[in-house]
Amino acid sequence: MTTSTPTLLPVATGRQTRAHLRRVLRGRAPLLAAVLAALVVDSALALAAPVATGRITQAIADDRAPSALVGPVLLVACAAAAAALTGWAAAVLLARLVLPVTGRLREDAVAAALALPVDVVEAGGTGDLVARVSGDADRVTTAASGALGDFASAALAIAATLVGLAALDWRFALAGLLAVPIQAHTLRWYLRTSRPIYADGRTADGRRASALLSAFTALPTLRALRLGASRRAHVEAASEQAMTYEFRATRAATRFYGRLNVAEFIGLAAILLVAFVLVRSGTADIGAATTAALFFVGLFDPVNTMLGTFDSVQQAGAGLARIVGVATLGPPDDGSTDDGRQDGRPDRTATVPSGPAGAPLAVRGVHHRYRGGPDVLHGIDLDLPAGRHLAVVGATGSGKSTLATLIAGLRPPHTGHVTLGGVATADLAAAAPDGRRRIVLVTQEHHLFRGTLTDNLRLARRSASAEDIASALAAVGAADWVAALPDGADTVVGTGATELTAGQVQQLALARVLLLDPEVVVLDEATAEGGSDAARTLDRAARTVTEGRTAVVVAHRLSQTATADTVLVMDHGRVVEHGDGDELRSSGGVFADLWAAWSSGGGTGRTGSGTV
Ligand SMILES: Nc1ncnc2c1ncn2[C@@H]1O[C@H](COP(=O)(O)OP(=O)(O)OP(=O)(O)O)[C@@H](O)[C@H]1O
Repeated sequence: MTTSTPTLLPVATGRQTRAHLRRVLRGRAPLLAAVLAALVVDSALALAAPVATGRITQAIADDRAPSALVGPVLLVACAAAAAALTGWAAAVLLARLVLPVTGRLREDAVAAALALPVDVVEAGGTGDLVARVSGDADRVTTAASGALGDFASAALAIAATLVGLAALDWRFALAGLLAVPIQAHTLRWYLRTSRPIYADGRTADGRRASALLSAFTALPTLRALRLGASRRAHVEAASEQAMTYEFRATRAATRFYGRLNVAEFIGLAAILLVAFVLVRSGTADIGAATTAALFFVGLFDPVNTMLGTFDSVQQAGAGLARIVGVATLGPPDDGSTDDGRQDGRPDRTATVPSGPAGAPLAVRGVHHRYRGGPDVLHGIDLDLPAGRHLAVVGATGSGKSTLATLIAGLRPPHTGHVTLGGVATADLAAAAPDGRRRIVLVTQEHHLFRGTLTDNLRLARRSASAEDIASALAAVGAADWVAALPDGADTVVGTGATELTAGQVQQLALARVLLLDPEVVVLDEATAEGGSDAARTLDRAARTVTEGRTAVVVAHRLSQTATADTVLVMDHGRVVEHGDGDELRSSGGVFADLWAAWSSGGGTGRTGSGTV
């Protein structure tokens, strides 16, 4: 078991993040303009109360009749009613802008994550990926629907207030602006200090999630080998590191707000001083001075909101860069769609190098090793013409499954090439969704998603009709047991619903292959014991699925080699025999021995265990 720290997935640069955002916002400019217009009007209306208060103060100072209060009171009432309306409109429009955009961001992140090559996910750690498509995506969604709106309306309120101060007397605006250098300096200091803290903090969160997830998934092994304590220390170290960043972020925020209070004090003192001088000299009246002071006090909230929401906006920015970082691992996005529309959606098929159909498979000088480990494949070469079937045989750990995943393009070989018609199979596999259909791998791990049996099959082809599904089920020998289920193919299967046997799930995996209709099938499935009815059914199903296609079958049961055109025998990551199955059977070599032992045992057992 390896305990090395995973190399985290990349984080997008500022330019990549902005480009991604622009793509997501494409076509939404009118809505964005409407949101801004509603926020501007809302901010301007907020100035009505200080203006009215100033007028009331002046009326009292002038000892005017109570009727002089009617105008200011009406102004406040009307402004309040209008502000309620524009505030509501801004919130509704903002939600209509933000929710689809954040939904798209999350969708893109999940789609990109699902299309990532296996080795990239393994190297980055699943926890980091989960943290990005859940924690980071949540952070972006929350900030976009809350903090971003608050930030924009606070910025506009500040601008409107400065205009209002200048309209009263330019000297008021000048006095108010005295606070700005301190605020700007404070903000610059805060951004410089907190940005790396947040970015490193999110990375530390990713490491903590990875550490937790790998500990949970390896729980039985940890218990069996009594490695719980050392693993717990690893998780604790990752948690402590994440906590350190949280402490540092809180310390920076406290100092930030302290400095802002100093700026407020200086600005307000300057306004009161100017008011005193202007009223004394008769340049301004007491009402204007009151309004100016109230304008400035009214700035405290928006300034704090704006600067304070930098927290969330920054965190969302860091999260967004991490989400877009996942997308940058996919093929380039040219903004077109499967059906040629230009709606900004990634079209992964457009960039798929497809190569000719009916193409030969070639493995050249392939060496492979898993992260930091020794070579597990040592210089594999093989050619498989289109439509031919190859069976791969060998003891447990000889490298059969590794070779199968390389051929299927789930990961690129460490050195050497695996190509279909001259195109690297890893490139075909990374290019979802249509690019994948040229090669399909059925592995030893089958997933049954909770849902109807039909839904489980439609994962392979969304457009599959009921007839397509029925014929795929019949072809893999599953028609009878499916018909016997309470609701036939509409029965809900999976955890907590109708459970299926491993063999049945395997049949469904083979039925999916038929629906995908790939050019090349790689089968590496090994659930049923040789000689059992289930094994015979699966062998038949596998033959149907591979018929008319190029096929590589990892033969966990020697019966699976019977119909292969060629057989490849592996030992410790090397090819020890390769040739026509019948010739190898009579050659007196390794495969001949395996076959003889298997035949004399009545055709039961598995090849991988060496107990044929
Ligand atoms: N994800 C992985 N990370 C690290 N090492 C791996 C990984 N998968 C396989 N290996 C190692 O690579 C070597 C070849 O394993 P592989 O699974 O390809 O053999 P196999 O012949 O398919 O075995 P089996 O018949 O048991 O499936 C083994 O030493 C195995 O421990």
